[in-house]
Amino acid sequence: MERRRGDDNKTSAYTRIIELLTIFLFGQSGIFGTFLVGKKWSPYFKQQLGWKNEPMNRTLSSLTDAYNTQESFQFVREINIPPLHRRIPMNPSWVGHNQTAINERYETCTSEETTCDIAGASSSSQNPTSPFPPRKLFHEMLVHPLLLNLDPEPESVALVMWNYHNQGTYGNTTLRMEMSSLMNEISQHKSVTKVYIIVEDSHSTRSCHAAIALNRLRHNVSFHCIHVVDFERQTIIVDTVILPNWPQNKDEEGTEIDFWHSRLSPRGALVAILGATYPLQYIMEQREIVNKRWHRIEQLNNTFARIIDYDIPAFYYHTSNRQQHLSSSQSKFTQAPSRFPINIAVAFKSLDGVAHWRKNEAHYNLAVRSKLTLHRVDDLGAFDAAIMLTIQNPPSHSSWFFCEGYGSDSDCEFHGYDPEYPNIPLTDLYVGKSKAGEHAGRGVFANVDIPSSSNIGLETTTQSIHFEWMTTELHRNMMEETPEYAGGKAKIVHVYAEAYGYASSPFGKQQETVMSHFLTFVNHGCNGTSNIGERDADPSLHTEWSVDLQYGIPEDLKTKLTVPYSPSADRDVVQYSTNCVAGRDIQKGEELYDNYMNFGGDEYFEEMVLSLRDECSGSLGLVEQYQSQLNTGEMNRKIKCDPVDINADP
Ligand SMILES: C[S@@+](CC[C@H](N)C(=O)[O-])C[C@H]1O[C@@H](n2cnc3c(N)ncnc32)[C@H](O)[C@@H]1O
Repeated sequence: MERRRGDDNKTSAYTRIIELLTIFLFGQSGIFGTFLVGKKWSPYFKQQLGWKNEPMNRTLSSLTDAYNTQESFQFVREINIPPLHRRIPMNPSWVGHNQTAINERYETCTSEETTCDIAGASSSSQNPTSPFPPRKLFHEMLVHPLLLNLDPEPESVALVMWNYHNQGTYGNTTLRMEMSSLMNEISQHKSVTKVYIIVEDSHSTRSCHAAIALNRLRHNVSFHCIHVVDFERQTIIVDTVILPNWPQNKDEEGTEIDFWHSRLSPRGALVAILGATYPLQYIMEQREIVNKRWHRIEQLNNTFARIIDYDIPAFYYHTSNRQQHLSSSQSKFTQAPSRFPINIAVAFKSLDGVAHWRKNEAHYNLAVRSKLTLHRVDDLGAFDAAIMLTIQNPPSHSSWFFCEGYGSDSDCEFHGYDPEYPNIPLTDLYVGKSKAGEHAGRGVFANVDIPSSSNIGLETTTQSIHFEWMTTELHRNMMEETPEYAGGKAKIVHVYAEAYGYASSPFGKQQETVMSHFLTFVNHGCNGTSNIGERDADPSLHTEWSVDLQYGIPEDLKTKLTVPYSPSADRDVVQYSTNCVAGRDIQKGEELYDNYMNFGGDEYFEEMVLSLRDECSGSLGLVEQYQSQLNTGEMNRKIKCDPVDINADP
């Protein structure tokens, strides 16, 4: 039974008057209140003062009861799943308000055979009055991330329901409910005007028509139930393909994925379920499962420009008999498909969609408000901007399985650190006047001997400042179009990002990353003389003088990711941009020089090379130019921007 606040604090009217008087006299101080009225009355005080301990405990316990045992949380932690489940209780109709239903559900879950999966696939989750949120949660997380990120916004969607019967778990009612729920989510997108629901038999066609009739869908979206053969024959092109099941029975060779790729518009994308994910120990044990998942990714790899994967937590109701199952790792594994998170792949035909995937939280909030038709408060039960941020980077298990089995060394450079390489902390370096040239300003020097291949300032790589492409672009536009903005502090940000930052375009559009500490004062080594940089890089291969600009950027200096699927690089992109390593032995007292050749990114490669030629010929570099302007101009009165005495001894 639900406990109400104050139920067990039946204080008399008299004591309450005293308490209220005390609050009035001593303000909102809990310490004073507790001290004055004594232990007996403190719970009432806490409530008066907003220390809502009891309701808080209640929420937590019902959450744990309904969704997860301590043990499931443990699994979630092991595979680094974003804490989506914590947000679910926002919708009260989903959460343990209905204790009777939960208890009934518990009873049905005690037989050995019942999997008690509530992620949308088992028979027990077909009950529409179920207090659990699986289907909606799952479909929101399948539909919205992709549809919100396509550029241009998608008008047409193919919802592929033809392989449902292959899975053997779906009756017609379930199929109809699945379709309805997916249609509802899709129809929330204002840009979508046409949805093809692709089916393969007359039963499914009937379910499809019923789903359309029974749903109160947006009137300006046209839904078509279409047999797969007709879809093929009519050569229909769509902006988005949604595959709520991997087409496993029909397609072990990738022909079906090729087919969907060919039916996408040039900047379209596909979303597909790859399967359940497993904690790392199972990945090691169950190699064939990993291989199967990799085979699916490979099919996407062959045709798509970029693939990103993310997990949706699967919800699982704890039963005592499951506890027994968990006694051996094999039985854990056999239950895994319904209990562990579902891994989803989004495959983009062009890189543009990927750049949008990495929008910031405010952009997503704006997108949710402007691109979706939300009528009721629970139209979106789980998905929101903050959730989107948690799935922007692939989960660590993806990075692990990729790097341990399939990725190349360069794709996996930051997948764990090799303890063989020592780290030279910032405390072993100092800032002084650069020896690079008269106008080179500050530089960074070694205060110890640094062995070749050492990491430099590894402890600081977490502190880089990252400007996603939208921020970079917005800032640049404002600098160009708004003189007042360009003349103010924005200039400092501009210099900071552009003169001290590393530009790169791994996701198709330019982003900037800046070191937030004094390694940012490392100068460029002219003529291929740099002694720090990326691991195993040869700085003399391309110098500012040797590179022939008429042939564009040399392949190995490009900052675009070269493989379509690279979960490790996706996860480590910030570090990837700022990490540095000693390219040779460096003596105590030597200045550190980096290789700036690709610091302008793909977009500003030529400008960067030309400015390096100038600086290496003795001209004032960008920072020096800005600094001299600041020193003489109005800005100098407001902003002091020379933090170190460059002539001082270390
Ligand atoms: C990232 S900052 C390096 C720190 C800079 N020296 C300072 O004092 O702030 C890059 C700027 O340093 C200067 N610079 C870097 N390498 C140089 C070089 N080899 N010769 C001359 N100037 C250089 C240029 O002004 C360039 O814009």
